[in-house]
Amino acid sequence: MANQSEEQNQEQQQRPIVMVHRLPTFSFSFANRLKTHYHLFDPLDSPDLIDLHRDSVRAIFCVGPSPVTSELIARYPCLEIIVGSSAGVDHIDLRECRRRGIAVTNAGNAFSEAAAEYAVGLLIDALRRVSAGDRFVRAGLWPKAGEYPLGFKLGGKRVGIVGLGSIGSEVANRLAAFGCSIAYNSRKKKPSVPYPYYAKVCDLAVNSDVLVVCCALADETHHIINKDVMTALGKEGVIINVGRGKLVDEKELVQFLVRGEIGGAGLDVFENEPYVPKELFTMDNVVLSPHRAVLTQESFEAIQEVVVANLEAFFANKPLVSPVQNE
Ligand SMILES: O=CC(=O)O
Repeated sequence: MANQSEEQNQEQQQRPIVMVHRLPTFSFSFANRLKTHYHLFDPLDSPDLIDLHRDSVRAIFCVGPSPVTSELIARYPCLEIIVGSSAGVDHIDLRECRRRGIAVTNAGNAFSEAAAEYAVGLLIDALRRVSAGDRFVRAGLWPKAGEYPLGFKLGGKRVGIVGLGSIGSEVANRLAAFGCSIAYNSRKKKPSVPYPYYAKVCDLAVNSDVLVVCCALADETHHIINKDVMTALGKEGVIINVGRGKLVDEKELVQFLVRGEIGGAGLDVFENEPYVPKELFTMDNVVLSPHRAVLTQESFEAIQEVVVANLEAFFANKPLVSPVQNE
């Protein structure tokens, strides 16, 4: 017996250590799967072990949007990779990773379809007032108030996509099938894309009825949807955000909605999550969602495969599956 547990101990020692930077909802079955290959170590469970493992940690698995700050990175002098499990990596100090030559991976395409269909769902809801109609029926107002106000049709709308990456492209495919015309803004024009390109978001907004925001959050995209863009979009315009809260100047958006200077919004993300400006709670032209766009049973399974594949590739010295370009 003693021998067996010694063997087990040795075997455990030989597994590469992977530091888990976690959320409370981290899946146990996935953790167990990872534990068969790696010595998973969560500093929240055992902070006293941080010093012991300091010089042997080469990989961090970052669950969800837990911040990976330069202070956290500095704890591990031998760190070579941060394996992320989200599409956006704005919670990771990319500048520090660049400085130290630490690779970063993200969710790759694991979440793209889920996020895109959610964006379409928010748009249909904002235009046709599905959630608002639901509230109307549940509140028992139908027999009393009779007619419910008209919404707007999706087909034929001019949709401007801000950020035509893998999520934006999936949004474009879906909305084109609904009969919308598509145009886009992104850092660079994409030669293989048939849709009109606008280098300036304001120009895209002038020529759109709807803006769907799905770009990555970075210094250059912070408040990319600002007062000027909202003015350019106009009174009937609708803003859908499945990217990050800070892509939109939320204070301005609230003011535009309060003054009726914009038509509506569908928001899965907010500047100060989980807090949402209370002015939005009573607006039937606004759909609110608790940052769930990317999460489905299927996408949750897909992300596990991406994480495993990136860890395996790293420890086998093979090319990573979903590296983040960090230049
Ligand atoms: O918002 C979710 C993600 O970035 O994966």
